[in-house]
Amino acid sequence: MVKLTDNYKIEKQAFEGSQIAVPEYSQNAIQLETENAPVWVHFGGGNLFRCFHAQIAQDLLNQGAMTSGVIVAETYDDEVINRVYQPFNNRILQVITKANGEFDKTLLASVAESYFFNPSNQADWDAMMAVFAKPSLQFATFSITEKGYNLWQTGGALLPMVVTDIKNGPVMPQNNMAGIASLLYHRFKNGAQPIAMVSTDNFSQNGDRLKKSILTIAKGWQAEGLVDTGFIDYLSDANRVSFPLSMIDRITPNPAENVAQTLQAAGFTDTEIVHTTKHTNIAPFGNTEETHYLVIEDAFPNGRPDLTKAGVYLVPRTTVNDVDEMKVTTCLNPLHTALAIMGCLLDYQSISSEMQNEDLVQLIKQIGYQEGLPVVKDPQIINPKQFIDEVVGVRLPNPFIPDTPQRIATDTSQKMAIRYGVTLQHYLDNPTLTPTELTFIPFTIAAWCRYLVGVDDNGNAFELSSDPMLGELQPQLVNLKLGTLFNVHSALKDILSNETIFGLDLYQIGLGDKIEGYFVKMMGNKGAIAKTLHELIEKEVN
Ligand SMILES: NC(=O)c1ccc[n+]([C@@H]2O[C@H](COP(=O)([O-])OP(=O)(O)OC[C@H]3O[C@@H](n4cnc5c(N)ncnc54)[C@H](O)[C@@H]3O)[C@@H](O)[C@H]2O)c1
Ligand SMILES: O=P(O)(O)OC[C@@H](O)[C@@H](O)[C@H](O)[C@H](O)CO
Repeated sequence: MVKLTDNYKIEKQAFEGSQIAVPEYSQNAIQLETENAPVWVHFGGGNLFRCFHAQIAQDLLNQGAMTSGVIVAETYDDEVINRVYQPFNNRILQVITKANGEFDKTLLASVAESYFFNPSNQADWDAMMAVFAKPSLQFATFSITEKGYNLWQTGGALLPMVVTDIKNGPVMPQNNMAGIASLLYHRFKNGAQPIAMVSTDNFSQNGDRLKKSILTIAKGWQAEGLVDTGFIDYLSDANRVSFPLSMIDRITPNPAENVAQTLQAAGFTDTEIVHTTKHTNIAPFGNTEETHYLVIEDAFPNGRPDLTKAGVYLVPRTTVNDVDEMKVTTCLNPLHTALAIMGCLLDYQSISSEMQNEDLVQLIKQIGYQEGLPVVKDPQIINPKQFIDEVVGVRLPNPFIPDTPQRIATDTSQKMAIRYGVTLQHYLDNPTLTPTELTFIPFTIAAWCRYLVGVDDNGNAFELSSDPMLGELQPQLVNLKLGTLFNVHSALKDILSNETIFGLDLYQIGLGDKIEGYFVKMMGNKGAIAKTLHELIEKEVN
């Protein structure tokens, strides 16, 4: 039997016996080097980081293209650090679940240190400040979910916590973005060395969003007389602090029980899956798919390791923007979100089993090929049609990717504008097109409203995935009863006109009535959702 903390240099054969590849470097050596000369910090040590960024770092360390490891900083969930990083010497077992059923297993030891960077933890706070004062630090990456960047309430006012943080200044603010701004202020005060701040979350112009949030806090501090203008100049100068755009793609489900069992059978013991009180599902191992893309704008003012040696594309800003819009707004995530919503409503427990349902396959093909592709720009480095072909034909149907509609349905309110709003805007901007000619995107928006009712297509109540806006959105819908008359406009008007959710007012662009109509049909008796979709496909496609 092997466990994560075993000495992989001495016990190499035992790891080989469990078919686990091990690092070619010494973790002790990289930990020492990281202490002296940190290069890479990652914020948000969740499953994507554990399966993707940590492997990139390992590839670079194995090749000698980098000599110090990654420092992981959690701003949000202390249990992630206390339960899956620290007890396992920051190591990870990466499991790639291939379409042929084989599992590729690799011990990753590329994380040198992990901290809970939060004002409730003075020691880790100070440690991160010391890291940000080091001239050697070249870049920080982020995978903190879409909501991790948000500073605003619906309606546009700053969140109360952010208002307080702005009044109180850079000393241990509560909000996550204010904490990052505070680290940058510390770097500014300690020599103002350059740095790249790289968001790798799933939304278009992710670097711009990070920059906007950081600058909003910093300018608030400046207005209060708490920081000087030099700090704003530092943050605004891309030669000193850059906020590159990125596109990241690797389907990385929450750790799955069946993968844990397979690992145990292969002689690996650290398989307990942790469900934290803050809803992170995480384990000493992570499961991910084989396909992966990471494309980053090549803007690193303090230098960088040769990330291309680990397969990262480093390209100009416009190319990243195009490739990201291609993936996040057209060719993958809108399809995923549609399957998430429909899967919860039709009581599916896996994405691959949804891909056995012809109507659901048709739904995502229509959203991708027919409604999205005509308005997406070809990014040149990845062909959009081939990308969708691979998503629909190979990736989503892979039964060994243990992905669930319930995971993907998390935080849907935060994703609507990105997944569908951008395409709707393209239809508005193009004089030869109009949003009212669309069918399956409005259907999916109606299905999301139907999802918020909290009752599935069999008439059974189900638990909605966590979402910061549920409290605001559900009250208008939870009292509706299937198969009864109700005033659809008063039920949906606040949601469909909410520009914070969709990026535009769906009534103003002529889609409100259509969405209300689909919603009414789906509020019929048992089976109405599947029937509405089937009839639409019969009418529009077949
Ligand atoms: N998992 C994937 O398939 C995948 C693929 C591409 C991109 N992404 C991007 O990565 C993000 C994270 O995915 P994951 O699989 O690591 O999720 P995860 O649930 O495993 O981890 C989420 C991470 O974000 C942190 N977090 C959650 N809410 C936060 C908040 N309000 N403020 C700060 N930090 C917060 C958590 O503590 C944790 O570190 C996604 O939201 C998406 O933007 C994920
Ligand atoms: O990660 P999210 O929450 O933005 O979206 C859920 C999934 O669509 C997403 O995680 C995909 O698996 C990923 O974007 C694939 O690269």
